[in-house]
Amino acid sequence: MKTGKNTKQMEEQPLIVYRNVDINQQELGILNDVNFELRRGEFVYIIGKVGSGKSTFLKTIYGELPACNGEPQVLEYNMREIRPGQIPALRRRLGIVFQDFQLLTDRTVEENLKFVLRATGWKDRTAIQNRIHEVLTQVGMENKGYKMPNELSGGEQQRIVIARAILNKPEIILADEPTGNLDVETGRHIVELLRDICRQGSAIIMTTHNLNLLTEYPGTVYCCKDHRLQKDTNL
Ligand SMILES: Nc1ncnc2c1ncn2[C@@H]1O[C@H](COP(=O)(O)OP(=O)(O)OP(=O)(O)O)[C@@H](O)[C@H]1O
Repeated sequence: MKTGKNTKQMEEQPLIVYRNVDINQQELGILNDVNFELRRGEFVYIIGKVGSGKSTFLKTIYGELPACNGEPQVLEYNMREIRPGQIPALRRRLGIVFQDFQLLTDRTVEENLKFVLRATGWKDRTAIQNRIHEVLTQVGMENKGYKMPNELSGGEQQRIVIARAILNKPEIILADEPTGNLDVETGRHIVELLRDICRQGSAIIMTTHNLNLLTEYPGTVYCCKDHRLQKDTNL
């Protein structure tokens, strides 16, 4: 019985906890005294003006940028003490949907996905094929595996980027403006896809400038403003 209780406690443990964390870019303070929590199954929006620190905040979560002071905890990693050698293991548990992580343009969709699986330790060819088929089906792109990225529309490419992010069933997905370059309707479909993925067990943090999404698809909202990351309870 004790084991059951411990498992439950672990499940209830937040995936990310930041307490009084400061975040700088090249020694310039971007966000001060950040307090943030992400729980299992949660869908979190980060909003705020251009240059207010949304992407910078996400970068500290996947170890691209150091977090200073306070207690930045991501899964079981303290992000102030994490060693460079531990970052690949952390990133294998995150799905990253960022402008900086585009598809490789010299290979097909399927080869893009295979590349990530191989790089993260998958060896069995049938298991690789099956997983690729599963994620492509999940994002509604099961017939596009043979295409080169430049043969896809912006919305289709974004679906493949999401398929790539979910290959290893990450506990957390970080999506930096995933609807940024898309028309309103395609953007909605991308958010619906992320919400499906959220319901299946990954917590999601997504930055956006599209405030209509917050009412159409409610979630927890944090706002970057005046060097603070504030939980927005008015929405
Ligand atoms: N690599 C960098 N080196 C130095 N400063 C940077 C770097 N990247 C971002 N900054 C600065 O950090 C601040 C926050 O930028 P960030 O990209 O996090 O904003 P954002 O809220 O994501 O903006 P946007 O809505 O345009 O994506 C800005 O003032 C920006 O100039």
